Amino acid sequence: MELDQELGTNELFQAQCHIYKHMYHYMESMSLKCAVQLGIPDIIHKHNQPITLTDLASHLQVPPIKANCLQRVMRVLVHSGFFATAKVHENKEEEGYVLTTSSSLLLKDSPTSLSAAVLPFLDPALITPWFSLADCFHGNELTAFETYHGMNFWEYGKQNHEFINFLNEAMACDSQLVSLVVKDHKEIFEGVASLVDVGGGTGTLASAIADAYPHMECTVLDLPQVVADIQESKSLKFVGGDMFESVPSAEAVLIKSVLHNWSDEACIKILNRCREAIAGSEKGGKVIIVEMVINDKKDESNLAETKLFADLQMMIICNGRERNEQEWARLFSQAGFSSYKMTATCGLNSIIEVYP
Ligand SMILES: C[S@@+](CC[C@H](N)C(=O)[O-])C[C@H]1O[C@@H](n2cnc3c(N)ncnc32)[C@H](O)[C@@H]1O
Ligand SMILES: O=c1cc(-c2ccc(O)cc2)oc2c(O)c(O)ccc12
Repeated sequence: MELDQELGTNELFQAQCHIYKHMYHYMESMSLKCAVQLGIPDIIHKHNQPITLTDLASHLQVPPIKANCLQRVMRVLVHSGFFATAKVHENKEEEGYVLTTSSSLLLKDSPTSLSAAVLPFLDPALITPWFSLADCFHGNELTAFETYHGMNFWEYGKQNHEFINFLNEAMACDSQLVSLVVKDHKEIFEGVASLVDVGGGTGTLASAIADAYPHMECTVLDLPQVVADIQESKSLKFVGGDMFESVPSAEAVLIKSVLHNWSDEACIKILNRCREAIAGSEKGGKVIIVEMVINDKKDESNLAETKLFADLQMMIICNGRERNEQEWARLFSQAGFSSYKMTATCGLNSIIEVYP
């Protein structure tokens, strides 16, 4: 029997639409990237009222012949919730673009801006490996990144300092957003006398913690080339080193968005170094992990899907992974920890306190 007789044409056409939608879905990412490159959220924000297409095109110095292209990109971004439309004047029909919460998060000067994350995470260096995914399944390389670039992510980073700095900026703005929870979760940080942020990058999260808990001695451990030129302050020290070798001693170790870059074997080594770092603490010490926890059965659909995409990003780039609670629990036990508490969630990430 032919498919259309078996299923009905309506169902077949729905499936056709489903397939096309997903073939075209990268266009949403690319339209978002284009809007950030052009600085559209900031232009709308500065305009202080709904901005018409003509005004937007004029701000962008887009020639009239291309205004309709701009309108079509904006139409997709309105459809996907990055912008909305509203009447320019109460009693007139003319409409203009306004920000939504998502595009407010893309304003360059906002303290919680994710604007600096969009371009690095959509950089050709991270996207082109997708063209090698199928080949990677049959090749000797561990990741599609290596199949495409001919070297692994870490080697690529050593040879492309600008790209790594770009990525560090992206991580810093993700951390800035996460740092909003630092004050909300006093039970996690209060009473901790010293803390070392392992793979803490340029110190965004550690700096927010040092500001919120001035009596805490805070240190950031990262690769020597990452921390080399960073100015120390009285409340925040930077140490160049290798988390696989040793982690400076402290009462608490913080580790955010690092373990997802690594395989289970590598994570067990890192966690062992973290456990050793807190071993001298009179209070027993703890490791505070800020990472995603996959929970695709319980999470709301958008959240679940985003975590699954993040998992693929880690798989493609660096043989890392996002983990579910069971996978986290197995790692903790294999690294010699006795218990853990998954307390708070902050958007995509959860905070996991792990005890020796
Ligand atoms: C994805 S970034 C996370 C940065 C920061 N924790 C954040 O969330 O903003 C991973 C960090 O691990 C650092 N890193 C990688 N290998 C390392 C090593 N062997 N020792 C110390 N840090 C390392 C990288 O330089 C980078 O800053
Ligand atoms: O593309 C990414 C994304 C992340 C990421 C996203 C959202 C979060 O709340 C945390 C992290 O992390 C990455 C990363 O660690 C990396 O080395 C490369 C790419 C990405």
